[in-house]
Amino acid sequence: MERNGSALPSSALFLDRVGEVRLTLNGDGFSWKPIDSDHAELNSRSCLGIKINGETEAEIKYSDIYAIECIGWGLIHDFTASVGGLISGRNLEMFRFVVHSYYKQGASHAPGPWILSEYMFGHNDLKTCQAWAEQLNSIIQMEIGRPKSLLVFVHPLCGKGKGWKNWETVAPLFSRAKVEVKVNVTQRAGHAYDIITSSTDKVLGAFDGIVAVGGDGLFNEILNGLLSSRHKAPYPPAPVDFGYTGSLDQDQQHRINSFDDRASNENDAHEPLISTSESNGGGISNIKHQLEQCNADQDPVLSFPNDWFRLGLIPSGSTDAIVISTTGLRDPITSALQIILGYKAPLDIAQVVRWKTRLSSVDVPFVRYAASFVGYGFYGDVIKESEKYRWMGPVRYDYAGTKVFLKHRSFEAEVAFLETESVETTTRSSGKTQSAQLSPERPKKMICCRNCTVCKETMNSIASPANRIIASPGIHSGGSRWLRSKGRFLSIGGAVISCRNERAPDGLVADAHLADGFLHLIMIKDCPRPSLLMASNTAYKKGF
Ligand SMILES: Nc1ncnc2c1ncn2[C@@H]1O[C@H](COP(=O)(O)OP(=O)(O)OP(=O)(O)O)[C@@H](O)[C@H]1O
Repeated sequence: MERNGSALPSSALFLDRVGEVRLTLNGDGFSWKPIDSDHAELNSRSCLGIKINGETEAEIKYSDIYAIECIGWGLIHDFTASVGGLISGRNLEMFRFVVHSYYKQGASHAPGPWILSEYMFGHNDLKTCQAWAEQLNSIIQMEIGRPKSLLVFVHPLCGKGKGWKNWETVAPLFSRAKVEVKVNVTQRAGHAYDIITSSTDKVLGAFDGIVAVGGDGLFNEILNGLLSSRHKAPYPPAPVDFGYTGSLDQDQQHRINSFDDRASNENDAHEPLISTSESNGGGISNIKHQLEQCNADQDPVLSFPNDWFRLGLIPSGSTDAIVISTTGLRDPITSALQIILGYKAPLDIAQVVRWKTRLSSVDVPFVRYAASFVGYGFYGDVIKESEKYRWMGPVRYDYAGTKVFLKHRSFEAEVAFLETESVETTTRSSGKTQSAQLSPERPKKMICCRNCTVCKETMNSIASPANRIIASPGIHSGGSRWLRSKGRFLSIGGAVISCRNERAPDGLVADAHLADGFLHLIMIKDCPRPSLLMASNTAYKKGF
């Protein structure tokens, strides 16, 4: 497909609220320039939310266009028309197509929500209009990584009933962008989980991913539905003298979870954290191909981690810590656009295993997955208590938090954790030695965001087979030590990501990363109430 304008030579069209412009296709976007340069200064105006500079060429990148629509015959306003020297403007009728894009509000250091914008072009000749729309459409179809089909779960009651309203707001964007959606409105807690676990790999694999319209709770429910039977990796290690059976070997694990032998996995047996974007060697084309090629007697395999099936979240909940920690914003339109445009961010996921307690036990361990936070004690009690007051909406966390705080419950516990090693990795590309990510003393605080260099380096290290063994922080050599802490605790928690929310803009762990493989252990030993208040006042609201 030509992108340089040779397939569709530049031509003159009308741009609504501007006037006649010359449109040209370029390498990575299309541009226009007013034809009537006498009125160029007039064109320096705002066009449906977009500042258009008439004096210089304006351009939209293909990667910023989410839809092109032909809208038939109708009005185009030409601002450049003049009568007797006076610029009066005029309404013209012609065939039209609309280019749908967005612009970012706010400054570069404090990005604001993405605002929808439209550019309406017109021409008297229907064929010219259609040719431009088709050409632009075929170009944006080639943009890599955009989803074509998504399974959507809408929690209608989340965040005091925002779920359905938010879906109604963003649904037209998906249909405009021609992303097929299969929408399920949840009727109860566990509904999404049940649908996902009872769906075959073939059914789920036909989608490019799942989108939750809800809060962190619905996102975690979907995550658990997906991973409960499809996460093909062994359990994390347990300290040998804790009275648990410890890690199961790979075969045993697969048998317990009814895994298929065809799903090979290369994960180390001691990987406590997995990343949704870690490749299992197949890549999008291979796995999709495998799923598409399957026939009746050969069931397809959808397994995780893989690097093509994505999870999206349209923030509609009470706290939305996952969305705020990933996009930096809490805006349904921004999230919908990022999903449609194929934005991706790798995310570490914590696997929580409640081991069977006796060697003779044949019980299957209780396994859960968490994208943001796991907590026992204070945080756990707040969540449990707040469930009784769901009808209050987000205020329930204040109420439940105060109640649990006043109870001041502590418990006896021993926490064991594997020491993070200071491992030096050498990246082949740069030849430089870097120890920052795997060292307990990380050199400087870096606030994580999309395209964060720390996460990118970790993902690159994991993707490289040569580095895989030493680069994954979860993989420990025989020499790594279990460290212990014993005593009375008020709270023990693990933050996978920063868990930012509107009340706690820095989150529980300000410099946590989305995909560096670390779980941040937060232990609060028994202490007087004022000290607990200081420890938890920044973020007692739940992060999952
Ligand atoms: N239709 C439903 N009715 C009741 N509960 C539901 C329904 N659909 C999903 N749930 C459950 O509600 C829980 C909270 O959902 P969600 O996170 O979307 O909303 P929320 O208002 O932000 O709540 P939270 O603050 O707990 O995250 C989820 O764990 C989910 O299992």
